[in-house]
Amino acid sequence: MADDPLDALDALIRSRKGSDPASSYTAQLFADGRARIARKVGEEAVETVIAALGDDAQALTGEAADLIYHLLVLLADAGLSLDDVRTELARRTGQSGLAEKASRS
Ligand SMILES: N=c1c2ncn([C@@H]3O[C@H](COP(=O)(O)OP(=O)(O)OP(=O)(O)O)[C@@H](O)[C@H]3O)c2ncn1[C@@H]1O[C@H](COP(=O)(O)O)[C@@H](O)[C@H]1O
Repeated sequence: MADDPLDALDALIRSRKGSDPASSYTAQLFADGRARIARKVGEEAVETVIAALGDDAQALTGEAADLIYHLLVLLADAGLSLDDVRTELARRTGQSGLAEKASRS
């Protein structure tokens, strides 16, 4: 699905592994390691929540984009891609969230 901008971003992020941190923010994150990337995901998640409680759709969109970008970097650092998440979401298709929750207890 190379036409999808999200897939293109995911592929670009994964291609940054091992790149020069001086020329790429993504490469910098990979060089800093999993804990730093995970912290960034947490920060961006909090910023997304704060934006959601406000009344600025553009701010929320921007924070959501930051969150998704950092989440893709975290997945890539763990050797995973957007396709892995897509597969998991597809597996869940047709099962209501309530049924899934009940199946866990
Ligand atoms: N989509 C993004 C993207 N979203 C957010 N960010 C960066 O994430 C950071 C957000 O962090 P903060 O708002 O917390 O700001 P900050 O204080 O500067 O961040 P830190 O110093 O804490 O890391 C900013 O530096 C943004 O530039 C992104 N950096 C890169 N991309 C895309 O990733 C691709 C590869 O980028 P490079 O690896 O830099 O070439 C490109 O297509 C970019 O468009």
